[in-house]
Parts: sequence; C-alpha cells; structure tokens
Amino acid sequence: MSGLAAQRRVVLSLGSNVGNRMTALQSAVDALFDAPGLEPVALSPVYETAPVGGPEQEPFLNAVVTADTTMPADVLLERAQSVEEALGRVRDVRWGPRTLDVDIIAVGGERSDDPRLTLPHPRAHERAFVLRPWADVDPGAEIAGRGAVLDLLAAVGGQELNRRDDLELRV
Ligand SMILES: Nc1ncnc2c1ncn2[C@@H]1O[C@H](COP(=O)(O)OP(=O)(O)OP(=O)(O)O)[C@@H](O)[C@H]1O
Ligand SMILES: Nc1nc2c(c(=O)[nH]1)N=C(CO)CN2
Repeated sequence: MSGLAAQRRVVLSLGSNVGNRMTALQSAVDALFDAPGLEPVALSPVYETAPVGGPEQEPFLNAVVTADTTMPADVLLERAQSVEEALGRVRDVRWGPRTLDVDIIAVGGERSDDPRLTLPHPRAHERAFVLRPWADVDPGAEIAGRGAVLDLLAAVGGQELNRRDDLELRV
C-alpha cells in the first residue's frame, strides 16, 4: 500500500473516556502534528458523548481533526497507532474504555476493505460522535459510498452528545 501519494484531506476521530480525557485529546493533537507530514486544517469543537456499543462505561470526549497530507494511508495508521500507544492505550475489550482512540475516518476519497485499514471507516456513517464534529468543521463533507455527512447525521437517532464550549483543542 505504501508509495508516493498525492496531497489529500484526511479526517481523524479522537475519543477518550478514561483518566483526564481532555489532556488525552490535546496530547493526541500535539503528537499527531509534532512530526512532519501532516498539515492541520481544522479542529472541531469537543463533544461529551454517551458510549455507543461495548460494555457499560463512562462518557467519552470526542472531536474530529482534519489535515492535509501526502502520507500513504498505512503510514498515517502507524502514526495514529503510535500516538494511541504513547498515551497508554491498552487493547483489550472491543469497544471498551480507552485513554485514547484515534480512528482514521477518511483519506480523501480512498476506499479500502483491508481489515487493517478500512476506508472510509466502516462504522463512521452511523456514529453521531464522528458525524457531528466532522460536519462542524466541514458542513459539505461526504463519506465515499455513503452520502453527505449532514444527511447521515440526520438519520442517526438516539445518540446523546453535548457540545462542551468550555473545552477547546488547539494546534
Ligand atoms: N479506518 C481505520 N482506522 C483505525 N483503525 C482501523 C481502521 N480500519 C481498520 N482498522 C483496524 O482496526 C483495528 C482495531 O482498532 P481499534 O482497537 O481502534 O477498534 P475500536 O476503536 O475498538 O473499534 P472501532 O473500529 O469500531 O472504532 C486496528 O488494529 C486497525 O488495524
Ligand atoms: N461515544 C463514543 N462511543 C464509542 C467510541 C467513542 O469514541 N465515543 N468509540 C468506540 C470505538 O471506537 C465505541 N464507542
């Protein structure tokens, strides 16, 4: 999958529901953009969200980050996973609690069904905690093969989320 790639817009989803959640999100932003290769475009507002799926667990803080890059998608995944590991993420329970989760939602219009990196993210279209902050920073966004983010958001029901205007990510 590696090789030269054109510049394209990438969409990353950040989530935390263990420990100091805001510190985890801000540290993730710092680490993602610390190394060269990823140019920040926008940081969404921060939302407090009820857990979707998995065991009973604490509420999450979620946000979306957009950036431009020429990095191949698999290198981007390595960056995302190394940021998760640096923040102490232990992979145990599926959809369970985590200090930091970095999901790659989209890499331009690329599509992949490789289980190591599925693009667009296979569950993004049904997650208000991804769609709401993404639409905040890019109201015209679309998920390849699924449709407009705002239409998808309107179709998702019953996922509680509250915008936390007292919290702000910075780059
Ligand atoms: N678009 C993607 N973004 C991040 N990881 C992905 C993606 N597609 C496939 N994966 C793979 O999914 C594996 C599990 O990821 P992770 O532990 O973050 O899942 P999760 O956050 O618990 O659940 P979900 O995938 O529903 O968000 C990773 O090892 C990774 O290789
Ligand atoms: N509210 C919320 N729920 C989740 C989240 C998340 O980030 N926020 N992440 C999950 C696995 O990626 C599963 N469920």
